[in-house]
Amino acid sequence: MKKNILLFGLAFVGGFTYERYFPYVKAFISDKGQKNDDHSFKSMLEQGNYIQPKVIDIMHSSPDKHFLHNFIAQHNEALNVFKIYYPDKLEQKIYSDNLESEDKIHLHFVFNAADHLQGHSSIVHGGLLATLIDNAFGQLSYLASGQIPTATANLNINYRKPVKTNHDYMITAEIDKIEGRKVFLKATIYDQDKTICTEATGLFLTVQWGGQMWKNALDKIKEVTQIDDKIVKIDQKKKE
Ligand SMILES: CCCCCCCC(=O)SCCNC(=O)CCNC(=O)[C@H](O)C(C)(C)COP(=O)(O)OP(=O)(O)OC[C@H]1O[C@@H](n2cnc3c(N)ncnc32)[C@H](O)[C@@H]1OP(=O)(O)O
Repeated sequence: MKKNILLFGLAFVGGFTYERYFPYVKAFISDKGQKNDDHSFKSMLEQGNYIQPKVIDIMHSSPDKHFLHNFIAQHNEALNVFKIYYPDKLEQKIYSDNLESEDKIHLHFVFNAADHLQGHSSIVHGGLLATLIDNAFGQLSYLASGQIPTATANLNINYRKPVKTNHDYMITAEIDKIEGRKVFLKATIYDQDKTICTEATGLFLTVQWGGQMWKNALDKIKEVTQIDDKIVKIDQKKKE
């Protein structure tokens, strides 16, 4: 009888641990979020002090569902390249509760959309571009406001030139200014020749939504492993 209770207890604890931690471990060791490593902007980005924050990939492939990553980025036939580059100092904000605002905080998303994401033939659907920009703004405002979740209050997009499928593009998103709860952002999508294809501005407001969920996700990730060791640092000097 005692043995059965012990076994039941072990099964319960095991199941709880598996349920709580395993998806994060799985996401952590998975390469799905990082996709193809080669793209046209790589050498340009290697000049700067950028890192690819695995932590964001983990959060997005985590069981705390996120539609862009669960239905698009993780889909084998959707994005040929999908990589996020943060300035080194911005990553530090993930680990601190530093709430100070910082001008011109930015990030780069490099993407290459497969034909499955076309609207017109060989042209990337504008809704996808809006989604990518919205998400870049969401991540940036979340980090810039000291891990306080934000929501899109306003998003304006000018589609200047068609974005083609199976070509590399880069979204550069930056914080324009922060005024209290309001985070003003702007973004540009460039092609390989640095031609501007899309421009956007956005207003994000800090909200009380899911803050604990995001904090829990970060805490769990920190518990399962030492993130810093795993972050891929782009260090030009090492290669020289
Ligand atoms: C890392 C993960 C990335 C994920 C990114 C995903 C982003 C999203 O998809 S979020 C989902 C889509 N967005 C939404 O559903 C938001 C819906 N809107 C709302 O819930 C509310 O309007 C909300 C929360 C934005 C603002 O409401 P509330 O908190 O009551 O603020 P409110 O008092 O109305 O406004 C605060 C200030 O912002 C201003 N403001 C609010 N909305 C706007 C707007 N659209 N344009 C300009 N100013 C605005 C107000 O004028 C006010 O300014 P001030 O303080 O100077 O008087």
